[in-house]
Amino acid sequence: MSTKHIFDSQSIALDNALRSANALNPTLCVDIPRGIVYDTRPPSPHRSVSVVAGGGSGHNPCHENLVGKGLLQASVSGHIFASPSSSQIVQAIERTPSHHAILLIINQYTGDRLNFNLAAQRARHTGRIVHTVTVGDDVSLPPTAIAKVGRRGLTANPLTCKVAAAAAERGLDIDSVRRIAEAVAQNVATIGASPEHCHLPGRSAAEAHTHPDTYVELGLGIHNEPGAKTVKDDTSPTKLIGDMLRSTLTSPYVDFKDGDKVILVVNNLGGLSLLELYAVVGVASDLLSKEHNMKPMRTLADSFMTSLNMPGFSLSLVNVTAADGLVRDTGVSILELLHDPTTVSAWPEMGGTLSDYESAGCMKHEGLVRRDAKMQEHSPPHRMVQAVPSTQDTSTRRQLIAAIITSACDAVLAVEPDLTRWDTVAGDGDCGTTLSSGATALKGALQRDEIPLHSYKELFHALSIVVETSMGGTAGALFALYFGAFANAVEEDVADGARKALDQLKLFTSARVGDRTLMDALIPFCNHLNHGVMYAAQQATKGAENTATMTATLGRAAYCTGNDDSLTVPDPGATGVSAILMGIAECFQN
Ligand SMILES: Nc1ncnc2c1ncn2[C@@H]1O[C@H](COP(=O)(O)OP(=O)(O)O)[C@@H](O)[C@H]1O
Ligand SMILES: O=C[C@H](O)COP(=O)(O)O
Repeated sequence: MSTKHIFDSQSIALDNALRSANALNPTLCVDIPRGIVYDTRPPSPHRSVSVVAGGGSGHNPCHENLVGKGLLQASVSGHIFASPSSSQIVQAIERTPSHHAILLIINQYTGDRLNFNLAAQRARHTGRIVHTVTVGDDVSLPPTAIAKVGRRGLTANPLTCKVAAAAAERGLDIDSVRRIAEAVAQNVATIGASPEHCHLPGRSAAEAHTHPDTYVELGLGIHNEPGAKTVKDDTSPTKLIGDMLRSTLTSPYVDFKDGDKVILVVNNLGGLSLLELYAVVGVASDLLSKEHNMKPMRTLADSFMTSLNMPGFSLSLVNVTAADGLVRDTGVSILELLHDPTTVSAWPEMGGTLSDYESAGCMKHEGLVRRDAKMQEHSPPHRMVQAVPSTQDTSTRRQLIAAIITSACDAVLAVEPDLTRWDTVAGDGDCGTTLSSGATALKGALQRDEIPLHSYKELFHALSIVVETSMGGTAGALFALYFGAFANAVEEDVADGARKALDQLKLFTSARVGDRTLMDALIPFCNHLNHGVMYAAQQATKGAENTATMTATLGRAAYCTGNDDSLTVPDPGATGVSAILMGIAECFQN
């Protein structure tokens, strides 16, 4: 076991973890290739809403182990730490009762937002009613640092799933269920801490970050991005937990007023001993009482949103009074919904009756803090990309296009190790795998003669579909959107098609040159195409190199700006795109 895991291969671990959903609850069906788990029981007759959620794998029980009566109707999982593709999500929606409206609960990460919103649009085209709620609860970074990406989605996601699904199970309509989900999502403040990062199955154990003189990293995400702060060895657990509680109570994101009722959630990030998890609960409860005169209405301690084997925890405070205030007209309370029964074994037994907790005290908290509105990227409507059949075309143009695609794919496969290393420093480590999955799928489709080469429109439609189904993550969604827009725009002038497709892509992402994303390579390429493909590709390469000194404001890297190393490595997405473009240009030269 050179990688120090029981499962050395990510795909074997993922497939078997998915399979567990059915083993633990035989009423669930598992579609392993599509990463979907869904409930096969006939829904209660009074129900009109299904709640569906998902995201990258590696966060169990999110989300495949949260499907079942009283919780999710279906879940959909991508590769480790990478969003599922929009077609996977559409198929998860299709596994819900056809007369149900859908609430899609989206974790606030770029890939998830792009792919889930695209899927919502596609499902609406087929006549389904789909509403979305995006969840972000991290308080570790200031509003200025995350102005464009928004707060990361952490423990608030499964809490929102539980409460929304309970509302659906009670027969509430889609508007009420969505509003209840939003009310919870907006009123959770979370911060994480861990002495070590997590370690991906199949990767060398030496790749896990270690910090010999560090007690913990504070303000960690769930994808191995470094903490917002490093806490040195001389700090005690009481001081650490006290600081974390203060961060949640005084953050600019959630207001906590005197007398507000709260729920405390202590979340195991995946690898913390249960002894230590419960010790955190003890210290946190004591500090809330002594320092803040607070007794939570309810305290939950379990694994809700994990990060593989990360040996740390996160603390969340939910402002129940504020959330209830937003949805009083629905006639239900957040606490009741949290307490409603579920057959999902991964959800902790609530124990006791609701009234056992009603008499618990309220909080008193002196500081009054303001909520800052969070900024989010806008996702406009997108036309659905149609699959096209392959044709037999043996012309010279066909051979040239095939050679260009092969050269572009080989170029990105060659830089994969660098992309993985750089994304590990300034992201979540999956960019190399995501791009190489796309390249391998495209080469395979080409070899099987599944890529139509006789028409640019059909070619780009097919490219969009192959990358969309094989990549996932932020890069997969952006590539699919770009190729899809290319297919719509292109006539005989390919350079003109490239520029028009870029204009369309800009509607889906606010990233421009200077934001440290793949747009730093793509924009100069499109802008210089009138000077020849090689010159344009060289400009893309320069653009990608320039990202090494840029500060990211978008994507996962935006959460890593405190990590000095991230300033010295180029953006992996931009480097991948420049490698692809150079691969294309070299083919033209030859
Ligand atoms: N909002 C954005 N717009 C354009 N490109 C982005 C954006 N966010 C991230 N990226 C690009 O995506 C790359 C990461 O892709 P990927 O690994 O698929 O992301 P993730 O794992 O976060 O989904 C980054 O290196 C960056 O170039
Ligand atoms: O687990 C990871 C997230 O759910 C997916 O987000 P991402 O595609 O933006 O990395």
